[in-house]
Amino acid sequence: MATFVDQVTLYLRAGEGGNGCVSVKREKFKPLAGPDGGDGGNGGSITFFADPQETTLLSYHHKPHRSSDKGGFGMGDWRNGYTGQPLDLPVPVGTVVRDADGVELADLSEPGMRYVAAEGGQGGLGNASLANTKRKAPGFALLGTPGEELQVQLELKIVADVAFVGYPSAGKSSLIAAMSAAKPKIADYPFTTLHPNLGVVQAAQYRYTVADVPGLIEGASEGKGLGLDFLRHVERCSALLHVLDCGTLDPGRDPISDLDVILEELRSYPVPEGQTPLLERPQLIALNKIDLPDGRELADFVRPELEERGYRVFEISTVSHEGLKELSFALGELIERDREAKLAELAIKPRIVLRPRPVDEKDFEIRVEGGTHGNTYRILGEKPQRWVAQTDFANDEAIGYLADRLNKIGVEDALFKAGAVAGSAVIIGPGSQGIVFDWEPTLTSAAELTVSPRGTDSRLEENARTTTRERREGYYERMDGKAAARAELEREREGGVWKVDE
Ligand SMILES: Nc1nc2c(ncn2[C@@H]2O[C@H](COP(=O)(O)OP(=O)(O)OP(=O)(O)O)[C@@H](O)[C@H]2O)c(=O)[nH]1
Ligand SMILES: [Mg+2]
Repeated sequence: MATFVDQVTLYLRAGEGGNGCVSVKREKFKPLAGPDGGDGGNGGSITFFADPQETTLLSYHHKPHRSSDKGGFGMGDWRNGYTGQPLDLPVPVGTVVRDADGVELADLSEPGMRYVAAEGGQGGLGNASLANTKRKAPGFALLGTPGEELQVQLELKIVADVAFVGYPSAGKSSLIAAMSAAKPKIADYPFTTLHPNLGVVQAAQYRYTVADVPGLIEGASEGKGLGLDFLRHVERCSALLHVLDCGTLDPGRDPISDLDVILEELRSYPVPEGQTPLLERPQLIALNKIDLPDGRELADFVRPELEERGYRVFEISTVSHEGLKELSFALGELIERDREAKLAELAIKPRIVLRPRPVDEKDFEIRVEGGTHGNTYRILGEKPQRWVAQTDFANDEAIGYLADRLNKIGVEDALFKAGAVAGSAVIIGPGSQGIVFDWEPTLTSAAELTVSPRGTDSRLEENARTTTRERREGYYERMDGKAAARAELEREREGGVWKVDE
């Protein structure tokens, strides 16, 4: 029996990026012909996409750990690493993706919608890419960053291909039980069903899901009874089956007027924008309870009128199972055609891609945290954290490069403003994952900038000062040297050292 799984927790692990390569080109008469280390490839991302051909989350229930490929390492001779194969996970239309805390990340309500759930790691740049006019032969490369690793919950809001609608006690739950392996509660009193039951129907090559929507009554679309709740379940179904009761003894009712009441309710129900109004979806009619003598008679009686209105009509009995086969094939065909149409539409329509996070406006933030040995300064931000992950800490040049990058986005200035002094502990990254540094401000930092009066740039001044001073000092040194030499020469002459024999 197929179990209907509507909620599952998944563990995703996107592939890490490949490391960049450090390599130096060697030629016969040019042993050091420049850096040629290639870049590492990016890791593959993990993406969910709403696929009309999927009906359940069953496969994820069986296999909850999913990972995508990592990127390849860069190699010498400018060879870049391969890009990791992305992993596209098909989910039924109507799947909601939540994070581990239950916060909704995406609602894949339309066929073809995509959501990148776990981004692959970035490949590290090789030393060829890191070279520039100032840094002609970098002796380091960047490491690939790890891919995102996270836990998500998938939840499939009740989505059935076909919704069974009709009056209470028309036999909708009985029909589900007869067509599928589902075992809904069936009873002789109205509103037995309070939550839709789902069943998976397998009829030859067709496989689709059906739901028995709790009985509808007049005024349901205005919220009468449990009306709106019920109709919400119909919202995502692609076809409707009207189950009409031919065995009711209620004098005020007959299949045609029952149908009219239900149609009116469906017409008044406001579907969310972008969705097909309920009545524009394909509809079939099942005249139920024909095992009862009066039932068959009534069914034969109303059938022509319904057919005249353009409906395909099936006379069925959930008790004797008469007519169920034809009905299940007809529904299967209908659903199949609907899926094909949706797929074709997908091919033309640009696919909607949902991106997880908005771009960070600020590169980083600094949090001052107290500590036993003075404050520590924690730097949080996508960029600095990624840069740290890319750094090979065994390589001094790589560390220097990290410092340059941090400096460029103003980390030093910000640290200085936050009160950090030389030797302060600086942590980049959250919690215990953070990497701890001793801060050593470089000379070009704002440390000098902020202490000098507005409008001046102490770096320029200092440069100028050093050069003039240097020049002057050099001059004096030279002059003094000359004077001293002259004085000495004089003394020597006086002492008769330089007396020349004539
Ligand atoms: N004789 C006969 N009785 C049927 C048939 N189908 C359903 N019934 C009976 O009708 C009653 C109501 O059936 P349900 O399947 O619970 O009806 P429902 O449409 O799900 O009703 P709600 O859940 O209240 O909306 C039960 O007593 C069933 O045994 C049928 O084909 N023949
Ligand atoms: Mg029911």
